[in-house]
Amino acid sequence: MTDLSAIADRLSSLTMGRTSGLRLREGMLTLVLDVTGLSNDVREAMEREVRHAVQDAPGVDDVRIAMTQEKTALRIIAVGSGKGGVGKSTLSANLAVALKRLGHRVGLVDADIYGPSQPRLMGSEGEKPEAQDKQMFPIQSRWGVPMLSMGHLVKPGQAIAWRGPMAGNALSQLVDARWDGIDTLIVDLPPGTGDVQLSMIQKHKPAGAVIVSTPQDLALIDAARAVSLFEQAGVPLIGLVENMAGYACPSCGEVSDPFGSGGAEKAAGEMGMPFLGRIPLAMGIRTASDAGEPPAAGDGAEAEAFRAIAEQVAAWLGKGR
Ligand SMILES: Nc1ncnc2c1ncn2[C@@H]1O[C@H](COP(=O)(O)OP(=O)(O)OP(=O)(O)O)[C@@H](O)[C@H]1O
Repeated sequence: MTDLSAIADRLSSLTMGRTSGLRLREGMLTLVLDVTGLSNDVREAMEREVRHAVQDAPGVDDVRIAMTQEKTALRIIAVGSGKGGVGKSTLSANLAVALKRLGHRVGLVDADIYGPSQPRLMGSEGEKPEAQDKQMFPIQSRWGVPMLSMGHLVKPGQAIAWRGPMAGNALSQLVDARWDGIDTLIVDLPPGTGDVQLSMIQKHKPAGAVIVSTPQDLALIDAARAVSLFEQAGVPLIGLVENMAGYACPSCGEVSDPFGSGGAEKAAGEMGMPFLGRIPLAMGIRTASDAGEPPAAGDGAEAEAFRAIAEQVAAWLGKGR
């Protein structure tokens, strides 16, 4: 009779305790190999070694190896806005980069199917993610933040035709990718408060949400709608960010407030959520963003503004959420 316990011991030392469930039935040897945290190359090499070690054992005609992977809990932070153009994508990219600089293991998903802009903002335009067993591998951006965007999957303009379930499935593929080594995922939601947003939130259950608004009264009314969308889905609100707050003069640096100041902070208070800070309307933010160089990766006042917001988000996460 085949000595299964001797084989089990050998496999255990070969894989440093990653094998279990060894069984032999009618010549078929089955076992489970835990590949949690291993890179693709290492897991393939390990599978080959295991197979090699057992295939000639007495009574073994065939070997079946089931690979399992412990799912590390990913905390999703959704970034939403009541309407487009308020800088939600800019904030998402820079929040991810700033959190990374604070030492967090953070990834970025661009769920804005109707106008994906993260490939441009993060300087990864034209790259295509690889996939294995229908699961995608994130693209490694230059800023240490792995990312996936609808913009990496379709030609510009193509995504716009997607509706309902098709859009939802595509978004799920991005969130359910192989985010190995990542514990926090920033998700740049599509603008607005429609069905795609709601089903995305209900399905992927973000740990918290950041709302972005510009200072105008009308934008703040839209922001309130985004807030109620998250409340409806039971997602905790991390806070409100005021973007394009005040105009920073490119020559003298002086900040003026064409839309008044303090409105967003007051609105956050009225909506019962923390105010996370303001990002000025600055030419440098737009030019760096267009060039694929997130300002949060640099030095100076703009990087500082994003870092201050990231610190508050990090503090919120640190409270065990
Ligand atoms: N603080 C800022 N200062 C200057 N320009 C900014 C600032 N924030 C965003 N922008 C610029 O405004 C434009 C819109 O920003 P962004 O794409 O981030 O908005 P959005 O809310 O994600 O829009 P949409 O939802 O329509 O994709 C971009 O050209 C961006 O570079």
